[in-house]
Amino acid sequence: MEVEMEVDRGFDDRTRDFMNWFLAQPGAMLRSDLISIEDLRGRNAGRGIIAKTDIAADTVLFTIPRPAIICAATSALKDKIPGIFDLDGDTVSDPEGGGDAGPPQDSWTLLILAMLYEHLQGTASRWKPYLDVLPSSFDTPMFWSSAEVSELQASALVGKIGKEEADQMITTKIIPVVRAHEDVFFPSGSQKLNNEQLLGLAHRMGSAIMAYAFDLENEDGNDGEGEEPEDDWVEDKEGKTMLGMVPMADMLNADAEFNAHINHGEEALTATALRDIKAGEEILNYYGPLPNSELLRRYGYVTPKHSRYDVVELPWQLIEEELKERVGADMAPSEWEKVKQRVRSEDEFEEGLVLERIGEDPDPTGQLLSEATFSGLPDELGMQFKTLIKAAKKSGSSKVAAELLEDKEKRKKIYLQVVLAALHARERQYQTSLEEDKQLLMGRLSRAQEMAIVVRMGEKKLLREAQAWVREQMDVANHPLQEPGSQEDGRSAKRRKL
Ligand SMILES: C[S@@+](CC[C@H](N)C(=O)[O-])C[C@H]1O[C@@H](n2cnc3c(N)ncnc32)[C@H](O)[C@@H]1O
Repeated sequence: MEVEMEVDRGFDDRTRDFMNWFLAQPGAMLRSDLISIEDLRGRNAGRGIIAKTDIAADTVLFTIPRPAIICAATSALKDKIPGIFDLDGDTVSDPEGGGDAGPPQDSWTLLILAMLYEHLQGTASRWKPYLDVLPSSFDTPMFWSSAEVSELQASALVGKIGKEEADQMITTKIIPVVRAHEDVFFPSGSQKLNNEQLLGLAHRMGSAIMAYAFDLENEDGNDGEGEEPEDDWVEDKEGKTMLGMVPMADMLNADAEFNAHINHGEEALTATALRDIKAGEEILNYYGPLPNSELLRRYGYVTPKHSRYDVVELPWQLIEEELKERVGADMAPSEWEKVKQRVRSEDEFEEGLVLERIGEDPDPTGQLLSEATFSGLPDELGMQFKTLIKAAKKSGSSKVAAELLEDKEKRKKIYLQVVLAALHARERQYQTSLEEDKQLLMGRLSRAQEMAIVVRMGEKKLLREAQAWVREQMDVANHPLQEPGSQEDGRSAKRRKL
């Protein structure tokens, strides 16, 4: 992330200015005897916080007084154009500052506006030294070239990047407010930005919020979940939660195993060590059980530990194609079409079935004690399969379907065959094989290429694990006396819902 090391000579100066600024905030505390902000650009991690000495569990590492947070409640923008900050009204975002015109604002757009405002105030902003340590460029796919995006191959991430939606949100909700209040946003004597410049700046602020902001109403529930905003940044969070930029808390990097937690107190937020931390170790926060694809989309990085949460979508269409041969072979095309539509018209119908592993959550000290394993197909897949067989039988022209409905064992075998074939077809949607990707990863790559390969490899690995699991189930189905596999291992009820 951020600018190249050679041209960024002010990096350490900015870290120092930020630290001095932070310590000058009334009520702020930082154990500089225990921790320091370090330059981790050598491992593509920007700034991070490192233990200078051994730290005991439960030690409070730093405290951020709430007034130091940038949010709708603290930004001076609220007093200058109060109309747009009234989220209780139904139509609150009159760009002129009153009345009821314009699309409503939400916590994302309000924070983007507040950040834009603070940024444009330059040295007059009371957060200037903090704003100076936020990145000006991002590694998220939103900023990738189309060639880089194509490296994601068949990953569902390609459809979730959301560049156009973000452009649309900025154009309809951000720029009109700035234009209606140019005297507020642009200090006298400063150059007014044109719409293209504003669009770029709003993208930058939105991406900083996506990767840095905390959900301030997610009071400490000791649930180990990250405090980071969970939604796509163009999505309305119903205006109910307050997002905020929390200086210092957001200097913590994060991983699927972590050793610190941010507690949300009434007056201040505190960072606490979850366990003993050794000198030299990085202090890490937690963003939640995110697959690498999602970590990349929101934060612009991937880690080996997050791959346990990788997911892959199996399009229902691939199952339909396999079923056509096995169940719909003797049906007229129009009849088969009706059968397919019957399944698709179900309320609960899912176009993409999410495959994932099952594993324990991190323990209360932030550690993962066991591997996550693939141990079952989504229930919805089995249900949709059965609905289709029933519909095919009802059409009266599929002998196979009628037979399958009578014979549970045979139905299960066909189900497994169909799923296995669909899993292979899904794997073929990626242009390179897992083995080729392993080779590619050893060559010279850009950061975007490397991260894209990690994402697509993670999905291919999961597909292979799912294939192996299905094969095991086929063996069991073909040799009924054999011990059943891990299908009903008691953990399926814990399967994460995405
Ligand atoms: C809340 S900030 C953490 C501080 C950040 N490193 C900085 O320099 O400002 C989140 C961003 O840090 C980076 N990051 C966080 N955890 C990371 C990790 N484990 N490895 C690499 N980069 C990480 C990502 O760029 C992410 O968008």
